[in-house]
Amino acid sequence: MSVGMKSVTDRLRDSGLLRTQGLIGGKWIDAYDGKTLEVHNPATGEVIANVSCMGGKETKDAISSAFDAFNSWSKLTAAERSKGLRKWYDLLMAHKEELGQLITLEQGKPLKEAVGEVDYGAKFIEFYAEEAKRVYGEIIPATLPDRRLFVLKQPVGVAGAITPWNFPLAMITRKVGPALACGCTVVVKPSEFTPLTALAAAELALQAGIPPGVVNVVMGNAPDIGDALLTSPQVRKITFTGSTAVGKKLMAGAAGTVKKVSLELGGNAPCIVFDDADLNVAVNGALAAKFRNSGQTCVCANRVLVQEGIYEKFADAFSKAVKNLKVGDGFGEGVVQVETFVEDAVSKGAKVLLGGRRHSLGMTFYEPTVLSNVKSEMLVSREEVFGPVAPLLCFKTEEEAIHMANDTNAGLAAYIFTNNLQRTWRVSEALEYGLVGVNEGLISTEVAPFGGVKQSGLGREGSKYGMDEFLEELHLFITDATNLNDLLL
Ligand SMILES: NC(=O)c1ccc[n+]([C@@H]2O[C@H](COP(=O)([O-])OP(=O)(O)OC[C@H]3O[C@@H](n4cnc5c(N)ncnc54)[C@H](O)[C@@H]3O)[C@@H](O)[C@H]2O)c1
Ligand SMILES: O=CCCC(=O)O
Repeated sequence: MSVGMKSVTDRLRDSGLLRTQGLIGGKWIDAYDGKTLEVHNPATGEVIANVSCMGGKETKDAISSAFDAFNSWSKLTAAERSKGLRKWYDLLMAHKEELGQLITLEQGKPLKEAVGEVDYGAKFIEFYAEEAKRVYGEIIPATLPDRRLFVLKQPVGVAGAITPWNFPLAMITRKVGPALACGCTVVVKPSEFTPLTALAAAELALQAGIPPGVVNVVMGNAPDIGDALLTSPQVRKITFTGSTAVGKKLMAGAAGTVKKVSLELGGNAPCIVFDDADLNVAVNGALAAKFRNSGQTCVCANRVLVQEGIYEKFADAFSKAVKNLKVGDGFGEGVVQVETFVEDAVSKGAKVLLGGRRHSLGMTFYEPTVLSNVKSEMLVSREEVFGPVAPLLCFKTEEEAIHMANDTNAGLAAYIFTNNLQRTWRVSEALEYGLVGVNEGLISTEVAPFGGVKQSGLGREGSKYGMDEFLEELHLFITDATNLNDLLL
């Protein structure tokens, strides 16, 4: 174990944030059969911790705890729930550095980006602490004078939240924040690669006074945990972030008990650079959109489509910018690029402008790579690469760019770089995507809706729209009974 890692884990242990057991009904619990699973530092392969490896039985108990807690949590006033969330936010921020270190340790992203994720993740809790107080109903004009029609917003119930490894904190807070704000309780299943951040966040939720059973965490055997969540009639909502393949399975599984489902799935984001774009803005924007989190975000630019007039200039400037990225252990000084894995290989026919190999650091590192002469039919254009590979494709006309951009089953994020205002509207509206960044590569924020169309998912997270995913509308129909009695006499 490296000295740096030892002192980080010691400090985390001292602060009580290095939790290794699951959280059920406010108690830290081992797997019932005593099984554990190893959590590794992806930069070094070292074992950071052994955490409880849970399954269906523990999940059923977590669901029961969440179900019991729902009774009282949902009946609190919005202001009371808001206070709990605000306290949780304050604690997340007070422990920003330790949480950032934990994220770097188990996920591998550079410390600066990891601390940035804590900021980003905590903001969902802050935002929804505020939004809790704004769950308004409606009065519908009645069709008869002695009737009154109301719409009440009610929490959906127990929610199962299943999350991926690439944002170990933010993907959880983006679900748990609105769920708790609405009055729901949750069973969180973090990725087995990154459970420590989830457990630390749950510890802080307890410290914030969020009552036992409101937030539960189980991790271990994903299909068993998933099955228990899907088949339980007490779980009324499944909220998932992860791959499209797993999302489809969960959607099918949720049909058995007809649960409300929201899915944040994979993307295949086009980044379209038009001839009229500002070259520097386009290079910097594409760099940010492509290489954030080593290319491992669902909204990362997956294909860079460049118009023929600017193609050579862009390819040259972009390759130079990518060459300056530094690859290394996330705890390294000034590291801005850490790779954990690459799912796809360089396809035949494309020219390697930069990189194209595993990095000499070994482990999960891959050289930041730029490919030119890439075609739409190549695997690197069709699949979500989820790694630091930027394929450059050339197009002639706006229509061709739109066709190429939409020629995929995915529809999460898209980026366009142009200085033509009319084109901005035209292209944005023609793109089949849930998020469009114009002259901007970083578009995620807690205040705006995040989500995809087509096979990139269902529903929205973040913003006021994120609340709708955890609410049901109750239509309350009231008749003036006095009047009714008169009629019956
Ligand atoms: N749209 C978004 O907001 C968004 C955000 C982050 C990541 N993603 C996507 O997530 C993927 C990368 O994350 P990943 O590799 O962790 O995804 P993944 O689908 O492999 O795993 C996600 C989660 O699902 C769990 N899981 C796997 N099989 C399961 C099953 N049968 N039942 C229940 N749970 C199961 C995993 O243990 C993990 O917790 C990429 O495709 C990325 O685009 C999407
Ligand atoms: O990986 C996808 C989520 C990252 C984000 O919220 O921008």
